[in-house]
Amino acid sequence: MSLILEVKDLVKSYNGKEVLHGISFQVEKGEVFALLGINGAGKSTTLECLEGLKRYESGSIQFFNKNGSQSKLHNRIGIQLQSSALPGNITVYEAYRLFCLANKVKADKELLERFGLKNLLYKQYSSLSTGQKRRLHLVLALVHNPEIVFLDEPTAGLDVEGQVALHEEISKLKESGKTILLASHDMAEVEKLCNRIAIMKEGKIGYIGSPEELIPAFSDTAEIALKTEDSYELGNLNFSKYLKRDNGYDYYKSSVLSDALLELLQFYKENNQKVLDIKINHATLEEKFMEFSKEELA
Ligand SMILES: Nc1ncnc2c1ncn2[C@@H]1O[C@H](COP(=O)(O)OP(=O)(O)OP(=O)(O)O)[C@@H](O)[C@H]1O
Repeated sequence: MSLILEVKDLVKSYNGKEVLHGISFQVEKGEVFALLGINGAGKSTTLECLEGLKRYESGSIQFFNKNGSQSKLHNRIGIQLQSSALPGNITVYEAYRLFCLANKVKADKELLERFGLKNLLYKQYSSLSTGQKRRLHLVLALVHNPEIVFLDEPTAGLDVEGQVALHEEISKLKESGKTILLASHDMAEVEKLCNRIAIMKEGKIGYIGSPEELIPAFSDTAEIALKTEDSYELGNLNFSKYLKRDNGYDYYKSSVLSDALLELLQFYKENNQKVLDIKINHATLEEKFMEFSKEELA
């Protein structure tokens, strides 16, 4: 793999208020890279700086060619538009032809067919469903066959069926070797689609890595529930913390599961408490992401 984008110490303010506080990351050619974060984390601002649509105060953004030399953006990127970007009375085919003309490419309808829009050619933009609009925006971003595609919350507002359909299209783009940068606040979406994820909060990157790398980083705690006949709260535990009793179970939290289990079972045995059942719940990546988003960043 070769480096296609390098962002170093990106700082951006709006009206004197800094909203990106030194963002740094790299993207390899062919990767699907996600900026993940809750509303206001700085995802769109970062993407817009990369797209050349917004100025930034300091730091650097560099795109690289196949041979590793620096290159201008020029025709290399495709940007998925926001939903308000097209006039309501333009038809699908008119919009497509307009974008082909602007990019000096032939309007051969192949892309429209590939994204299931061929039977909607003469439908006005305002009468398209959200999913159809998103697909059209994706097609318009792809007319000039860009190397890098920017998608800002590509499936926001879509129903499950629409999300699945768009995920399939994004996966096809990935297979065709395109580099994709997307902003999302949907943990499940990025886990499914992306090679690497940068988790943003308050204009900083908190974690960066592949989903496989991030899962252990996030899922370091587990909840242990032990079913007993009587409530029996254990104090002074070395490897877990008592949380609550609920529905016949004592709940504990631990980040060292095997040690905690051994210690708990030993204590229950020593105190003649019969353990009737054991349940272990690992927090999902999504739960941990939400937890992280609420924590203070250093
Ligand atoms: N044009 C603007 N003028 C002033 N402040 C802005 C502007 N655009 C964004 N902001 C502020 O910058 C911060 C980052 O916003 P940004 O839209 O980049 O976040 P985001 O992670 O993309 O959020 P969302 O998921 O809601 O789109 C927020 O505090 C936001 O209020």
